Amino acid sequence: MRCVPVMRTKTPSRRSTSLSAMPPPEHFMNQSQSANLPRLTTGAAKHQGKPLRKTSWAPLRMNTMAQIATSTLPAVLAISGSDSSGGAGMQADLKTMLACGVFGMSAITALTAQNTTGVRSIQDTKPDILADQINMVFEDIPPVAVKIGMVSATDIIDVIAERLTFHHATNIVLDPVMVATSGANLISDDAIAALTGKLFPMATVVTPNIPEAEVLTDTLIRDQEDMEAAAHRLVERYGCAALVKGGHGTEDANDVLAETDGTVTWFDGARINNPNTHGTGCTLSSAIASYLALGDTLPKAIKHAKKYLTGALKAQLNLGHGSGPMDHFWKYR
Ligand SMILES: Nc1ncnc2c1ncn2[C@@H]1O[C@H](COP(=O)(O)OP(=O)(O)OP(=O)(O)O)[C@@H](O)[C@H]1O
Ligand SMILES: Cc1ncc(CO)c(N)n1
Repeated sequence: MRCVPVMRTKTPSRRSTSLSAMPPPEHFMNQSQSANLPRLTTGAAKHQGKPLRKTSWAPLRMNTMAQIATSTLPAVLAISGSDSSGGAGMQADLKTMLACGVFGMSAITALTAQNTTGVRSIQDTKPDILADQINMVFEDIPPVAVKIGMVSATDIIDVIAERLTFHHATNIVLDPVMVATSGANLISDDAIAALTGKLFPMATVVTPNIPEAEVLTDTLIRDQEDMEAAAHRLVERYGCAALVKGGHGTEDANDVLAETDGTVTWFDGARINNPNTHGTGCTLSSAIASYLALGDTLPKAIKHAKKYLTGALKAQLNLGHGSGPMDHFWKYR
């Protein structure tokens, strides 16, 4: 069985100390409190149990920071809902980003109480708190790419569109989440119009599955020709690239990308015999955002993301009583 996706192009340790028992940060301490702190020791001095220097901590700490604070990572922001069972939504996004080698950050759009068998309840985030999350991220660690997942209400979508425009967000990967793998509806009908009207035109790529692409294009998708036509239609309608995912097919797991310049690329994937597909869409879109942040072109990012997702499915993790989560950390086991 061929499991590696093929691309075809036409054209720490736990803290036991309670917070109240911990000393305050040193810049809030008086001199006698500060004098009781252990002193830094290194190298030979450490062997002899002697302090390195008798100066205060502050210059030492700055010196240490100057020596170690030299590495960096591309940062990626996930704007999505929380999945209490950890396999989809924000939890899948952050796990994927960690595994794909970028620094993941979050703006949570909704709390869902769900597991592998279904969604019990949903509470949308208040729009002003969502705006604050996005602002705090962009003001401090501007992300190179943004992944958008579950956005269930119009006011949430309005705030995301407005804030991402304000902050000049780039590399936006939009997964138009409508229904969870378990069957629960994750977006209101009026929000679909806001999603396509406001967020689609800002996206670098949208990644609907087959049922979502049918709703978005008002067409029936029965075969690969229909998938390709739907991808083209999305590009024409919304001016962004569209990846129509074939995970809901039965024969294979081929996805098709249509780009704004008319290029069509098929990403062929063999169907993996694994019933545990909770969060495949979230994982794929977060991996695409991660690889875009690492400098890939869109087709390359999708190729790498599909390879990552394929590995996560092939790991055959088996958790929960429904369609379970994948092993996001499969590369490192
Ligand atoms: N059984 C499978 N074997 C191989 N690849 C799969 C399988 N199921 C899904 N995929 C792949 O997973 C990716 C996500 O596609 P899918 O259609 O499952 O998304 P989705 O329905 O949006 O996911 P979600 O369950 O998060 O809503 C696609 O690249 C698809 O081809
Ligand atoms: C929060 C959340 N986002 C997306 C999905 C789709 O997999 C889900 N089940 N839950």
